[in-house]
Amino acid sequence: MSLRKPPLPRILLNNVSCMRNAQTILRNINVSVHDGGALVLTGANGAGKSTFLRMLAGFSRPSAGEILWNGHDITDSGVFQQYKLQLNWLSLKDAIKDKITVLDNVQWFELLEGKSGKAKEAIELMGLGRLMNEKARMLSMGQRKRLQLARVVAIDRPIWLLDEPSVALDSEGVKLLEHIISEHRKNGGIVFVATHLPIEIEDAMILRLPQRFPRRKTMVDLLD
Ligand SMILES: Nc1ncnc2c1ncn2[C@@H]1O[C@H](COP(=O)(O)OP(=O)(O)OP(=O)(O)O)[C@@H](O)[C@H]1O
Repeated sequence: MSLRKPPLPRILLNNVSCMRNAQTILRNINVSVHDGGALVLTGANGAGKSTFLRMLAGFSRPSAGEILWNGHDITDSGVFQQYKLQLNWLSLKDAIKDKITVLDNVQWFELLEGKSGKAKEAIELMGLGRLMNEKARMLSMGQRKRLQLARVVAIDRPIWLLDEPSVALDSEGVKLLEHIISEHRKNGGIVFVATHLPIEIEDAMILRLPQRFPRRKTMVDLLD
């Protein structure tokens, strides 16, 4: 009888801590994510959700522990060159160019990626078809978020790092977000989501980051 080794997790955080300005923001995080997996990060303001995603994106290094992709440390420069091509990053800074159209905003990202052909479909999917040829400055906050998500869909990299993706979306927008996450995972993609707002992601792991400082009494406590 041969015993098969279990597959390596695609991403493994091994006892990872992160310090910023001499303060420990994240402490001893252990997480493994396989293809098709999802991790939802929750926690109070300042708990370290964005820091977690920034570390995964390689913008900051763990102060202890290691982040492995296919078993290789992402801070090795050779590995990072390959790893960063797997990432699709969505943050509150939307990097939308106001002076060009919605379509051009997505096609511009496709061009940077050396890809083409998915922009229109992605824009339609996110419910912005009617606004395809409008200048991006015409968009509302929620529509801008939909445009960001259309870029994520069009670029279609395997690992999505989504920081507060549902902020400003209406209920239909949240449903679309849940839909694209689900489809991405069905194709083996991985999704990390940092969020305050409820979002339905089937079988997602949930990591609630602890509050970093004891909370002072607020007006709300005083009213209780
Ligand atoms: N550039 C920085 N330099 C130093 N400290 C930082 C920096 N950015 C964030 N921090 C600190 O790191 C801690 C975690 O911040 P982070 O943005 O990761 O929290 P968060 O959980 O995403 O918060 P929020 O829910 O408000 O978005 C905070 O105490 C913050 O002050």
